[in-house]
Order: sequence, then structure tokens, then C-alpha cells
Amino acid sequence: MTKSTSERRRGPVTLRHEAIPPSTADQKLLDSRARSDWKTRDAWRALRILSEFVEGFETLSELPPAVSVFGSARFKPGSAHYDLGERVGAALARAGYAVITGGGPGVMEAANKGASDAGGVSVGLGIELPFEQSLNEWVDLGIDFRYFFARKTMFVKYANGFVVLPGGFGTMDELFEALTLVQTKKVTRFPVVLMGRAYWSGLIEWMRGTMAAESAIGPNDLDLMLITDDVDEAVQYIRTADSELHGLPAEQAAQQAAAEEAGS
Ligand SMILES: C/C(=C\CNc1ncnc2c1ncn2[C@@H]1O[C@H](COP(=O)(O)O)[C@@H](O)[C@H]1O)CO
Repeated sequence: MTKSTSERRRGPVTLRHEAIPPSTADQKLLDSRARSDWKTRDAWRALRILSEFVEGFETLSELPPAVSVFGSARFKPGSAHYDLGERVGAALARAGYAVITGGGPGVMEAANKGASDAGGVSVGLGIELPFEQSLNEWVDLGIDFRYFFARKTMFVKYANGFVVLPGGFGTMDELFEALTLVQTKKVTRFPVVLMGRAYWSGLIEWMRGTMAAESAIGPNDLDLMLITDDVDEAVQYIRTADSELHGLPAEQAAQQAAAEEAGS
């Protein structure tokens, strides 16, 4: 009888079967209640955290311009949301962008598949989870992180924009982190595209009718993101923001993109 293939990678270390610990590095860092532990253990942790930043910076700094795509780990191939993810990944790749996802299943896999099939650079930034998981098969360049916050830095630092597809808590966290960074001007001219109008309509309605109405956000804060179902519009929005950042007026950028699209 063959042994089961349960496996966990922790940095350069591979753990299998009984060697897999019941908790993750994030859990140990955030969940620790034993004060006596903190001094020595957290000092070592700081070095491991630093090494994740170094690994990420070294690996990703050579990427072409990239877009981070977020979405549910749970939608299956054949679903409308998976299909949207695949089309977005492909369109971004055709526009010359590397596609960065969380490297997991569902919509992340769809975007990686679209990018890879279209001949683009398909990147997955995986995260250690308490259950077995490996990067999806469409990731061509992958890094496994132990710490969520180190991984999140990479999604922002190496992307020229975010596309957020239908998803759950993880996706919401990524959407609102992006919007907070733009709102507080921690990142400038950073396009955020929310795709799947019907899926997000209740949330958008609530943001408009409650958040904005009660002044918890500014009157123009909902304009910090483009909400669309149109893949071409999403890509064009990112390209225009990109060109503006690099000094081209919006109109000229749109003309240039249209000319390139016609020639492709
Ligand atoms: C639930 C299952 C696997 C989870 N695997 C993940 N792998 C990589 N990244 C993930 C995973 N789960 C969440 N993320 C991150 O959050 C976003 C999706 O979260 P949601 O709650 O599913 O919307 C995604 O963009 C990732 O960055 C078993 O199938």
C-alpha cells in the first residue's frame, strides 16, 4: 500500500505525514499566550520573517509589470466566476502584465490558468495553511509564505493594480486593504477593479447607502475603484492608470492601447 502524500513546506523544509505540525507559523506568532516564550522565540521569528521579505524581493523584483488578482478559493472550474477569472488572467497576460495570485484553487487557479495559457507570466504567492495545499498547477513562478503580512506586501509592491473577483473573507480582506492603502495615499494612482457586479451589488449598495451616507467614507471614496463586468474595460483602466503614472496623458494612453490591441 502506498503512503498518503500529505506534505507541508516551511521555507526550505518539507514536512510529511507525522512530521506535519498541527499549527502554522502565523498561528504560532499571533496565537501565542505564553509570555515567557516571547523573548527568544520571537527574536528568531523576526529573522524568519525578514527572510521571507528577502526571498520575495529577490524573486519578484525581476517581474515585468504585474497585476494582482484576488478571488475565492472555492469556485470550481465550469462556474461563471471561474470563467471570469480565466478571462481576466488571459486578457492581462495579452496586455503584457504578469498575473500574481494567491496560488490557491478556485478563482486564483483560473487567473493563473488564463495567464499561463495566454503565454504570460503566471505567479502564485502561496500561504502555509493548517491543511494540506500546494500551489495550483498553472503557477509558473511560485513562492510559499509562512506569514500573511509578508505575502501581502508582495501583492502590493510588485503590482501596478488589483483586480478583485467574487470571493469570501480572504478576498474582502484584500479588497479593503487595497482601498485603505489608496484612500490613505500609502499607494498613489493604484487602480483597483472590482469585478462581478451582481455578486458585489449588496455590498456596494451598503457602502453607498450606509458607509458613505453616514460619512464613514468620503463622498468620492467609492470612485477609488472601478466596478465592472467587462474584462477589456478592466484591463484598459489599469493600462490608463499605468500610463498616467509614467507620464502619458490618459487620452494618448487609451489611443496607444487601442492601437496595440488592433495590432495584436
Ligand atoms: C479553502 C481552500 C483553500 C484555501 N487556499 C488558499 N490558498 C491561497 N490563498 C488563499 C487561500 N484561501 C484564501 N486565500 C487568499 O484569500 C483570497 C481568497 O479567500 P476567500 O475567502 O476564498 O475569498 C485569495 O485571493 C488568497 O490570496 C480549500 O479549497
